[in-house]
Amino acid sequence: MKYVIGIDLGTSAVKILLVNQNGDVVQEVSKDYPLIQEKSGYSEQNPQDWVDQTIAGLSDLLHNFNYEPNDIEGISFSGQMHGLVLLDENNDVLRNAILWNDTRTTAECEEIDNRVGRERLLSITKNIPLEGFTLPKILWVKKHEPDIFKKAKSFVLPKDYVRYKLTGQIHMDYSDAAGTLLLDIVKKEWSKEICDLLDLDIHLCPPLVDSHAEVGTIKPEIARLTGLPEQTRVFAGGADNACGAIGAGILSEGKTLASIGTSGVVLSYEDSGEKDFQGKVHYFNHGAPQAYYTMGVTLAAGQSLTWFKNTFAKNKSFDDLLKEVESVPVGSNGLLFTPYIDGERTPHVDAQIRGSFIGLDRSHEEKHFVRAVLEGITFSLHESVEIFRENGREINEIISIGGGAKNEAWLQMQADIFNARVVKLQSEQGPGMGAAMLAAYGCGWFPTLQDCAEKFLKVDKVYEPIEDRVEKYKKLFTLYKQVYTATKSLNKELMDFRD
Ligand SMILES: Nc1ncnc2c1ncn2[C@@H]1O[C@H](COP(=O)(O)OP(=O)(O)O)[C@@H](O)[C@H]1O
Ligand SMILES: O=C(CO)[C@@H](O)[C@H](O)COP(=O)(O)O
Repeated sequence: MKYVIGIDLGTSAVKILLVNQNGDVVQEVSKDYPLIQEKSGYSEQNPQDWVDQTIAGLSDLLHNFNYEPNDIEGISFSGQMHGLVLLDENNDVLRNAILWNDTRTTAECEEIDNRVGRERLLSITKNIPLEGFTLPKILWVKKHEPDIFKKAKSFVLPKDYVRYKLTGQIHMDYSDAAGTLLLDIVKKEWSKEICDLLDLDIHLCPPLVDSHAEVGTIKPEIARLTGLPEQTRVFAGGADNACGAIGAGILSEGKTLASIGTSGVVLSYEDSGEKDFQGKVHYFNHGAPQAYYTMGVTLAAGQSLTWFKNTFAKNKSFDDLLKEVESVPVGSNGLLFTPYIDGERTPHVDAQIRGSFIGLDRSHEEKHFVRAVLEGITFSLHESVEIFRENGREINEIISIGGGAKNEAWLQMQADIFNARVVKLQSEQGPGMGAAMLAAYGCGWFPTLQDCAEKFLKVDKVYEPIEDRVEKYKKLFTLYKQVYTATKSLNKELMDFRD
């Protein structure tokens, strides 16, 4: 039997899947690392933590692998998107990575709008400037840390840096490059026009490759540390949402996924890059050749639950914290939560908004808060589902992936709030599975990714919407949507009191 490895460099942890030729996940390792959030709106990570934990995870995996390591034919990557890793002339990291959920760059987004022009930017990149994207982060470092910026010779995204440390080769794939706001997504080339208008040297941008492109093998010192054979073939990989789409079988028109990781995503396949969504949803290159996807993003989905757990129930596991959710009725006994703890992206592009619990009552216990948090996160994702439906997309079925898909009650809640059939696959690790599938396809195991999906992806359980819950959630959703407008100006004024 032959194997491939999919490495998903998430925001909370690196998750490594060992997958055999039947698509069975034979081993799974997860190693976490901290977020560095020194100020409200700031979010960074130390790239060395990603590398150390990936090496530690691979080493654990190989240690428990009872067969011939040479049977592991290929490796590929999935990674949290947009994070800026600035490198000097020796490819050493110049500062902590500034992540996708860091919203310090509102002024830089305005600068991009002013200097490039919203219409021109949309026609080249298909996206509007958002604080989370890479380009505003580059401009922020240029303005606020000029001494560091002077030393910068290139930039990469998180999984590109880890792949560089494993192979010694620097590349970026189209699906991740699309999230920088510097890529012409239809021509699949860096935009010299955008670089020139913003006084950026285009040579900062790394060489571009397809997600399934073979980009090297494992360096001898990494082979020694992990136990991987030096000849293991390495394939570029893709953005975590592009890989999640592959790993959930979102490989043809009409297919939709919901992902609840640190962020939350509702994503839909597009067969062309020429449609016009006016930036209401993100529009990026897929990890599958010649394909695209659109998506709406909730900045703090799983992150809101993690925040709640760390703040109020530190010693409980997620399973313990969520075990009473089913005993609380729809609507959490009149408690509404909005998950804006890091600001928001879809449908409200707003770095200043913050979360709320509305309707606090003395009867509320921990379990009501927990259900309200899950409902609020799911309502936020439903705002993206609604945008897709308003734009004519029929959504009757949604594949659910990410850490949130580990919980049955939350999966049923998704079906009831989205008013769609929700499908759980055997592995909820969509991005890691997508990365493994890119390696399997790259190794030539299958003629297309679609063929690979047919063999690898297996349905575990289907959740049908329950009618009376659907009706209750429709009413609650109209209330949920009012909270943003009602709390917007309050949150703006509260900015002065935040660290
Ligand atoms: N047992 C569980 N039940 C429900 N949600 C969970 C569970 N375990 C983790 N989560 C949620 O999943 C999130 C992590 O999901 P994951 O897909 O691994 O994220 P990332 O790729 O961003 O690192 C956490 O923020 C947490 O809220
Ligand atoms: O910013 C985005 C997408 O635009 C996020 O979806 C990141 O890609 C992080 O993903 P997770 O760690 O939550 O999977």
